[in-house]
Amino acid sequence: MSARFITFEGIDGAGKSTHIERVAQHLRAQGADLVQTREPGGTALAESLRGLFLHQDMDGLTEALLVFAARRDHLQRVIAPALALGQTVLCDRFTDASFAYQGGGRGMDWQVLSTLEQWVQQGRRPDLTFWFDVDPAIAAERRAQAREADRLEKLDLDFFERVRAAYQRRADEAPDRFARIDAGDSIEGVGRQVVAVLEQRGW
Ligand SMILES: Nc1ncnc2c1ncn2[C@@H]1O[C@H](COP(=O)(O)OP(=O)(O)OP(=O)(O)O)[C@@H](O)[C@H]1O
Ligand SMILES: Cc1cn([C@H]2C[C@H](O)[C@@H](COP(=O)(O)O)O2)c(=O)[nH]c1=O
Repeated sequence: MSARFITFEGIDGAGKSTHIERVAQHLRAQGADLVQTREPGGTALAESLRGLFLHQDMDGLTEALLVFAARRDHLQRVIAPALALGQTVLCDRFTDASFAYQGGGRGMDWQVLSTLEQWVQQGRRPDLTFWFDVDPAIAAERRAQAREADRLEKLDLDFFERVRAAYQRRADEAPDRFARIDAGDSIEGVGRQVVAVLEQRGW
């Protein structure tokens, strides 16, 4: 099976982590050799930056610079080498999250983010992005039942509405790459939607 780069996006509590495992099961059954990773994170350096990012107060530009620094290290040490070996990379969040959270949520300039994307990624983009789209109020209820909130998860519904709108903008800009999943559906229903997207591509 050829190398593929698949990312999982959506607001906090949308159900990404729950369904990455479903995708992994499906692709393993097709013979894929998988690498599962996440952003910010995925290397020792990027995981250190993740700790700072999630727990220290900072402005939107500082957030963007930190996540893109973490991404550069992650791409060079993990993602690019895995794809070069023919592995399939499943990544929990990637650059669409920077456009959604720092662009939509924090109001950072879209063009500045596009420039960082070009510098850091040198043309590397996911082959497929699952966007788990859900009403922010439903996601907030799920998070409240599941765990303690981190710095970003404490932000209000308006913030998550802006993040959601920015994901929609990214999806409109790259319709062939994005697969929108109705993540307000039951866990079983979301699982069926995800597998249908893979099957449509013959994966
Ligand atoms: N479709 C669903 N219906 C009901 N509950 C769900 C659904 N999907 C996930 N959940 C539950 O919601 C909670 C959050 O799910 P999950 O951790 O997968 O979200 P996430 O998108 O990965 O969040 P984050 O990005 O913040 O880590 C979990 O308790 C999970 O069991
Ligand atoms: C990659 C990336 C992430 N974020 C935010 C989104 C989430 O609130 C956290 C990561 O937590 P998760 O439980 O692993 O989903 O970080 C961001 O603001 N910008 C980014 O580029």
